[in-house]
Amino acid sequence: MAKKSVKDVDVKGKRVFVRVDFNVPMKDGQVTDDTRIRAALPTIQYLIEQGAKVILASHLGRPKGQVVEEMRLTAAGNRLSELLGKPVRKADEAYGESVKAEIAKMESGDVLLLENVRFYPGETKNDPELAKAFAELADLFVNDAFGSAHRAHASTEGIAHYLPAVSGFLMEKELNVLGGALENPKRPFTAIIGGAKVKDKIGVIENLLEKVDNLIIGGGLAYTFVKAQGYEIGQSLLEEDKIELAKQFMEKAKAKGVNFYMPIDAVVAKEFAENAESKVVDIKEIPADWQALDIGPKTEELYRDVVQKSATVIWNGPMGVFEFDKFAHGTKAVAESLAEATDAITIIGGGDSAAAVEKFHLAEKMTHISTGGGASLEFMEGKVLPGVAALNDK
Ligand SMILES: Nc1ncnc2c1ncn2[C@@H]1O[C@H](COP(=O)(O)OP(=O)(O)O)[C@@H](O)[C@H]1O
Ligand SMILES: O=C(OP(=O)(O)O)[C@H](O)COP(=O)(O)O
Repeated sequence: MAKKSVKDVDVKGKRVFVRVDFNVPMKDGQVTDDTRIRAALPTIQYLIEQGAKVILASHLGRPKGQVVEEMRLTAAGNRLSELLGKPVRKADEAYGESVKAEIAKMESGDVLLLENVRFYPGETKNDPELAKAFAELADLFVNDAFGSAHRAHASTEGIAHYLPAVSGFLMEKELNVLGGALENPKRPFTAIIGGAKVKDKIGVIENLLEKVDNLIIGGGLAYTFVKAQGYEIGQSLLEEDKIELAKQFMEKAKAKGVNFYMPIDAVVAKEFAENAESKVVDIKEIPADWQALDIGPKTEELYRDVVQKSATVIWNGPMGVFEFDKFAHGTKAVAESLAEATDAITIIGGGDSAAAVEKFHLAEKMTHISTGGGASLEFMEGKVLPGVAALNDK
């Protein structure tokens, strides 16, 4: 059922607890990628304009319930202040008397960023006492942390039981775009699944086989499928215990009339290394002591062809070891084919595929790049995200 959004409630003069996902990459105390902070701006700016008192909460990293100095949210707050062009106060705690005192001083339109909610053991345990302590700070809960929506934690799920709870604009957009594609796709609908392991993508493949017209696989996980077809894969990634499952997936695709595509050639390497000796081979001819680290040029062409004929494309997981330039070509080619498909809806699940699209400077060519890796994966598996389920229905 559709969830209420921040537009469905009155926020003027209210104290609003906004859960954002400012779990951003950091280096030497600085934010190195502010994508997630920028993605939260529409909700924050709206609340400021509407005259709310904006209380922001996030986690950063996995501090395991204690204070870790490098995981304070100070740098994220500074970056947010720059982006908003106004001061952002930063609290040293995430609840309690000192925070209440800070909030009491707030005027309409002020912004306060709480300290890392994972500095408290109750956060990841979804402790009701902590959830109540968060709820005591505010009149309304807004969840805009799509990237953390698969976590049932005190600041994502628990708090929603003690306050009116609605989604923010980022959360709403992520659910609309991903949900729209999965439930009511423009067809042909194509999913491209890559990455390292079959194990991590079982749920996604299972769910997508019910929905797509074309399923394309690449990356390390593809070679278990190649092996399942009876070909030798040399030293390529193999999950022996998933060969049967791979066979079942291929049979299911056939039975459902889903076109199933896997690599027809590969770039193989002598070793797993940045500058390893490499060559292109037919998929049936991977030499015994070599390993496939990328899809080959014929596969790139095949996949581009499928993408060109698609009206909706969802992509999760790289096609090869894209961290090594030598084996990034297949991932780049897939990113480019999506970028060229200007009439199609193109959606990038977060994680490595999002990183790859950024790396190749193709981000603005995509319809949507999810800010959640794990969250978009679970959503694509058809799972209910606890941070969403807890929000008020429309
Ligand atoms: N052919 C391959 N052999 C080994 N590793 C691969 C191969 N193709 C991709 N990978 C690796 O898979 C990793 C990404 O996998 P995964 O975490 O499952 O993807 P995502 O984060 O997109 O869900 C990358 O680090 C990449 O180097
Ligand atoms: O960065 C996140 O996950 P993601 O890398 O899967 O997108 C989220 O902030 C969730 O963090 P968590 O996996 O520590 O709960």
